[in-house]
Amino acid sequence: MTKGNIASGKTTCLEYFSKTSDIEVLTEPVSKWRNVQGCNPLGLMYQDPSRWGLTLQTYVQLTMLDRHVLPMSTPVRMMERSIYSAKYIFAENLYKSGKMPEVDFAVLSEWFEWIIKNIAIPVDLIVYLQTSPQTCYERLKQRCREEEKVIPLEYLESIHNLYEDWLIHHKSFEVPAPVLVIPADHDLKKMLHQYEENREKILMAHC
Ligand SMILES: Nc1ncnc2c1ncn2[C@@H]1O[C@H](COP(=O)(O)OP(=O)(O)O)[C@@H](O)[C@H]1O
Ligand SMILES: O=c1ccn([C@H]2C[C@H](O)[C@@H](COP(=O)(O)O)O2)c(=O)[nH]1
Repeated sequence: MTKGNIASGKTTCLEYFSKTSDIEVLTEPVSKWRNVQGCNPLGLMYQDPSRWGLTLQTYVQLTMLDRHVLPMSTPVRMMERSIYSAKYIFAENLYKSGKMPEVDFAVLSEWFEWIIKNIAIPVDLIVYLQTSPQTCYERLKQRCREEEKVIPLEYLESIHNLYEDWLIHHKSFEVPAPVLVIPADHDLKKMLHQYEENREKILMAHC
């Protein structure tokens, strides 16, 4: 699983590895989060998180689970984020910042606990693209996704801190697999070089 803050470079990383044969790449289903039967839960959440946070996170949880249980068609699968980051990072952030009501968080949490107890979600390795929030803020502005124009730097700082507490400091939730940290503030050329350096570790993680 590839993890990291918003606009840290996850999709770019996965696109790079998708050129290798025998690797299946599953990017986040963001297009679904922007359009479910003509509605845009991602946009609604950014406009009014207290009202729409549960709606988005329920749908993220469903679409992530759908990806996790897809039968493997190649020896290696790389997946962008997971059901774990949806809960431990994004739902947690909404709740902790007072933007998700307690009852919404309780319902979402029970759903999540039921899923991880009853459905196998095997993970071999977590590739964490570690960036500064400032880098993500610049890349976010450059990408210019309409719904994300309202995101302030402070939001990226909160998401960053939750990732660090979880994957680096082991202060919050159980980590479901070993973590490979790749410093990701660098330019694209250096990033591609680092991906090559880590290729074996990533591709052999399932052995
Ligand atoms: N190493 C890099 N240096 C500069 N810009 C980058 C780098 N990696 C990705 N980008 C750009 O930053 C934006 C966000 O990258 P993306 O891969 O979509 O991030 P994520 O999938 O983590 O949200 C895109 O416009 C992408 O082209
Ligand atoms: O559980 C989640 C997962 C993602 N999001 C948001 C964050 C971003 O605005 C988009 C997609 O993330 P990228 O890092 O650009 O891939 O979806 C969320 O709110 N909740």
